[in-house]
Amino acid sequence: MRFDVVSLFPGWVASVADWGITGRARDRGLLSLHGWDPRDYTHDRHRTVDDRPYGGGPGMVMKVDPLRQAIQAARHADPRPARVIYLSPQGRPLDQAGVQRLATLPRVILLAGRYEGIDERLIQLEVDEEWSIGDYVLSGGELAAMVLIDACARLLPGVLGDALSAAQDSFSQGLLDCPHYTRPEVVDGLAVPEVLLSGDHGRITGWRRKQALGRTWERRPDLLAQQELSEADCRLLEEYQRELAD
Ligand SMILES: Nc1nonc1C(=O)N[C@@H]1CC[C@H](O)C1
Repeated sequence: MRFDVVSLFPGWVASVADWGITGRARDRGLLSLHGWDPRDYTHDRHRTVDDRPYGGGPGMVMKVDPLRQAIQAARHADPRPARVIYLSPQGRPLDQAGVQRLATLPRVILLAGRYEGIDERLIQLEVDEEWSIGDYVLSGGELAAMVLIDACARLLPGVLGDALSAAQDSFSQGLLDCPHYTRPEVVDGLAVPEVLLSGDHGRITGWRRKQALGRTWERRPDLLAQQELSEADCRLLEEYQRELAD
């Protein structure tokens, strides 16, 4: 999967592919990352990319033309069609379902804004999708772009292999993940749940599902409300709730 990122700090976003899973994915040719700096598409001495907002108010707004030229340069750098994605608080909240869809695309062009944002006409003319990584305001869209790249990269075939299927089971079904444990068995008197030491994979799977259902019920009832629970799930959740009440 190819990512082109339009940003005033292209090297910063590119660094996401210098480490860990995303670094390994790039080294193995499973993803590529290309930065485009709008300042390279300015023609004045100050390399101006922003200006004061019409209507007054604080801060600056990113101008259409440098961004548009950077996007066009990114489009033409690869013959495949590209979806242009703008990261902003006004976008659709990014979730695993959205990431799963984006990770199927051959390439995306990510637009990372700065200042108060970008001229609305650039969105109308060039942007296909607007996504948000959360209801808070960052100083720039670069971190949001890196979050999206990371979340997509780990879904690419060959990046995580079988570890992905385990890691994705719960959340890809809209539930929070179950708790995880590793050696040693006891930490400050806190023991690993005995079921995980039992070697009984049926019991372990059931326990993990119950924990995922229970934690989602406790922490994100909004997510649970979106799920169609099977009878078995309902029984597991009731068991979790009884155990909690005991
Ligand atoms: N939340 C978010 N999810 O994606 N992007 C953001 C975000 O806060 N962007 C900043 C807003 C003003 C500045 O231009 C960049």
